[in-house]
Amino acid sequence: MSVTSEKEKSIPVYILSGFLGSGKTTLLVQLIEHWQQAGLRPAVVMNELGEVNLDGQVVDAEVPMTEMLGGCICCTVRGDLGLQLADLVQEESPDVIVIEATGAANPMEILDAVTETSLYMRLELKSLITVVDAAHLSGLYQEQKGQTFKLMQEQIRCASVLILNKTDRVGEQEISDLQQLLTKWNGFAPVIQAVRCEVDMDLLLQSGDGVHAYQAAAESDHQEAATEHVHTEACSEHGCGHSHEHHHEHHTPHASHEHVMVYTHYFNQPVNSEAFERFIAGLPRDVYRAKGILSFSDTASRFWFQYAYRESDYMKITPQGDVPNVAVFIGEHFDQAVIRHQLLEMESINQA
Ligand SMILES: Nc1nc2c(ncn2[C@@H]2O[C@H](COP(=O)(O)OP(=O)(O)OP(=O)(O)O)[C@@H](O)[C@H]2O)c(=O)[nH]1
Repeated sequence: MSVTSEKEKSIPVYILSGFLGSGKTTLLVQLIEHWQQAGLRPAVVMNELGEVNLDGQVVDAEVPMTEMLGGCICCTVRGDLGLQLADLVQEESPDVIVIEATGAANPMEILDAVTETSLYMRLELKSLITVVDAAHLSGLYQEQKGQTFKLMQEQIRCASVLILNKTDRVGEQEISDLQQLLTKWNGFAPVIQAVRCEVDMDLLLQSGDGVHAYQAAAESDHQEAATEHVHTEACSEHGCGHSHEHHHEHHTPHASHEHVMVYTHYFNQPVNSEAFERFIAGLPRDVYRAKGILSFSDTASRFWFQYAYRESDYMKITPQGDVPNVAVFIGEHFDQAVIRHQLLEMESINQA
């Protein structure tokens, strides 16, 4: 490869990975501030499973942002990533680029797409940062099964640096157990513990700046992930504990998250805030992420709400641009009709 002499001029690229709701956007906002304070011009590629870019609302409107909506960057919209990067570079000449993947993405595929693009553009993949929700991982680790657990494991294995986030939600012992677990799954990546992704940004950006480290981790991950896919499919198809001779190409990223579904609800009427909070608190466990922008019938302001792994959060917001009242629900095999029905009922009560 002939990039060595050009390396100084290449644009650094960071990939933010981590399961749905782990804290990627929280980190993104701080990274942007950090770069802006250093006089740099960052650009963002934002990928969301839903049809609306809600996370974009919390990012400084001045920051150039490419949105890849309605599909996961690692499969359905993967082919576009190279084009989006090329457009961003040509139109905005940023000093640094961050790609925030959907929480359901397998970062290996994004990594492949970025490296492919860097063959013909001056991009340099600096690191793959995976944000881990400490409480969520702890819960899943105790169960030791499920697609979500596997996906989280893949995201951790691919990382060149790990942020063990939401440590406020677990005890001291759990933190130290999780720290050990992360090191066991990925011995290459430094682990930085954090609450709300508040970390020393210089340290974060320097950590894991080792292409060798993440490549080595990623390669072993790829092999293991492929084995796991074979095994899982064999088990579910044949209902037994044996592995059958199924052959899957490496590029079957969907296998790890095709079970993830999204329901987007556009509100026609404002709803009562307390009724909505009760509804969110009572969401089925299979819905593991929800977010949206709402007008309530009993509040003057609009709200940005979030729900991630049994915790919800409401924040007053004045949206940028013309944003509808909308909520996105992401989960595994949940009944969309039930959610829709409950929301419509809330709307109609309020209309009456
Ligand atoms: N308790 C607690 N909550 C946190 C922490 N970090 C982030 N959150 C909250 O977790 C929720 C999800 O955070 P985001 O940064 O939007 O997560 P994300 O990974 O970007 O989510 P997706 O883009 O949907 O995958 C928000 O309500 C955050 O305020 C933390 O350290 N502790």
